[in-house]
Amino acid sequence: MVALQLQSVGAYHGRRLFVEDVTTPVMKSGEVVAVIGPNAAGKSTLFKRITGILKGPGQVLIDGAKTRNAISYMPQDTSANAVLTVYESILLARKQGQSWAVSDGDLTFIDQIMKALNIDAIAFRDLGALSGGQRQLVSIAQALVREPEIMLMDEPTSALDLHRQVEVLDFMQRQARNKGMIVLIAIHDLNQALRFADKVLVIQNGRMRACGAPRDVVTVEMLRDVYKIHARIEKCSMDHDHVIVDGTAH
Ligand SMILES: Nc1ncnc2c1ncn2[C@@H]1O[C@H](COP(=O)(O)OP(=O)(O)OP(=O)(O)O)[C@@H](O)[C@H]1O
Repeated sequence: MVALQLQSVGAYHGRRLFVEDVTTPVMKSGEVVAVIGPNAAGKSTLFKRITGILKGPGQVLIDGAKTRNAISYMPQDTSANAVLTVYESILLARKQGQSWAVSDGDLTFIDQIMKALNIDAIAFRDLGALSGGQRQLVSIAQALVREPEIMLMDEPTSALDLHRQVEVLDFMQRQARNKGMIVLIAIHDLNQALRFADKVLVIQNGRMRACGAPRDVVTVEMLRDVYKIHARIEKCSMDHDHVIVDGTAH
């Protein structure tokens, strides 16, 4: 069982603090946490601070991790200029930081992940010859084959069609539950966040505005104050909450 908590966490770009004083509740094994907020609010910056790419004050507390490299980070920019096939790039991601000997277990695991993400048919294509959505799916596979205990995904579904968005988010939710992973997903689609997240963390102007159950956090007031929109939250026939946007608020 792994647990993650941020205590007074900040993050610098150069000398300037772009994220400040983020203190979260404890995030636990099996949870999906949606990180939401407007453009330039600091979501990617926070992820880079959690992974250690950026420095800053405060503490990223990880408890109960079995491995030293417990975190896997999928960046927002998934463009690749390496001359590798899809399969090679995923195998390389799996073996990064480990011995280069490839076992049957490695190959079976990679096959499973590629099938689950529906990218087995493009295994031997060059990375440079993929569509934006295909590249994003490969990037998700690269992060997953490292078998992380904590997965940070920066807008993993932004280039995917609706079917693939639901498929991927549903798969990530099942991975979190079955493997006891904590999955943090930065996402702009609030309806997907409402549907798949156990907790929603809102970043506004580099600070955490709220973190808690989706229903408590994604409110009409929050949408007005943070996103400057007039909206309603209504249930669909499947009993999921949905944000219905009526217009912008100035
Ligand atoms: N490498 C960098 N150097 C300096 N400032 C940066 C750098 N990267 C990001 N920033 C600044 O940090 C702030 C937060 O950016 P960040 O990318 O974390 O936002 P975000 O919430 O992920 O936005 P988006 O939803 O648009 O992806 C912005 O003001 C941005 O201009």
